[in-house]
Amino acid sequence: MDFASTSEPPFEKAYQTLFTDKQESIKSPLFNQVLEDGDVDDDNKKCELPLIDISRLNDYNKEGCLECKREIIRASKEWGFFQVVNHGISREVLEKTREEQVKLFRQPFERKTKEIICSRLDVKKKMMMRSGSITNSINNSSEGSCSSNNEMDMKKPIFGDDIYRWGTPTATSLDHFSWSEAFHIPLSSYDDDVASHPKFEVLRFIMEEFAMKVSSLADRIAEILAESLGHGPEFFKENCLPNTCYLRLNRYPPCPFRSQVFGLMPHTDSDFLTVLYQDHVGGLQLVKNGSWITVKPNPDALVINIGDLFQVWSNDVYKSVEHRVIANRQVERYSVAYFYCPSYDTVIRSCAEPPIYRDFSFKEYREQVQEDVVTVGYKVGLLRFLQ
Ligand SMILES: O=C(O)CCC(=O)C(=O)O
Ligand SMILES: [Fe+2]
Repeated sequence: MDFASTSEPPFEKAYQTLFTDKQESIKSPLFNQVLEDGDVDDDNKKCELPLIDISRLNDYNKEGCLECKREIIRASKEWGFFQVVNHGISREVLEKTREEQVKLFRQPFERKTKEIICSRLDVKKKMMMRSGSITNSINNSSEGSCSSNNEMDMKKPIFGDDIYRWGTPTATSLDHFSWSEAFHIPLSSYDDDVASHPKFEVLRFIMEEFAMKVSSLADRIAEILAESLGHGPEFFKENCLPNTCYLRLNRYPPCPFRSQVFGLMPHTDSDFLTVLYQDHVGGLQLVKNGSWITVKPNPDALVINIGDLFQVWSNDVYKSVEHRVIANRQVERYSVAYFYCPSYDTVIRSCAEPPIYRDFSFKEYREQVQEDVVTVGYKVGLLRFLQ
């Protein structure tokens, strides 16, 4: 079967007017550089993000652990982005995650748009893991049962059911369009019937495992950054639970228009922290000292970046840095992003005085972002929440 013809989203056909319309578009402040093929493809121009060996966090050698924390804090302040190696997520889990992700995207396009083939993961197991009531592998299904009176079980999903997304339905011009497809997977499970497609059992299982491991990594990073601001881990432990976070599986198909269109348009992440597992293809760029730089992929590393909510919580000590993905002409690219988020009703408040931003709930933030994308044409983000 020629999977390309059935799995590629029909971007050009569906967004015909964008591709033929030459009218001047509303440019977001982030759209500040022409896409130069040479720069993106030239290995010498790719930059190595700070690379941090976080196995030292478990060192008995206290100095090694302190040095590691200092590196995380420095990279977060100077770059807003860094890579971690020896993160405790095995190569096997990472490879299996990628394998299942590829299988999912290779479903015929019609199936991806019409069927909910993958949905909320099983939070019960993860809640129990976190509370210490499960110590063995999640493989052991008898340990997955948990009282249905658990308050978390009663919560409704916060991101709705639009799990599969492709292109950018709100785009009014090419510079607000993303040549990619994605599955958004909330890490909550309130209703067993939506997550029951037998064909994707392995996918669900491996994503649960991946999410669980990445979740404790994100907890640890948040704890270190909170500590650097004189705070304990309580805020994150109480509000960023596994079932309030979500995964986004991204696929960037080869793009014949790569000098006109992004794989993923410039944006900041609307969360506390993001953990990214990217493949070897490359294309991720971020803003450093006012210019876009291309990140050199490292197959052993996970990329971590600060999101908008951490910027607010830290009162601008840590910044949420703009990033984007440049599409590739020849090859497809895959990535998985884990978004470390609080519950919808959590109030985000700067932890220092005087606060730069007014208090707001995560729900209010999400809604404002969505409203701006529709009415203004792009995400305005934190500028809306300045005091
Ligand atoms: O695919 C990537 O490298 C970046 C993905 C990303 O920025 C996102 O999903 O928010
Ligand atoms: Fe992002």
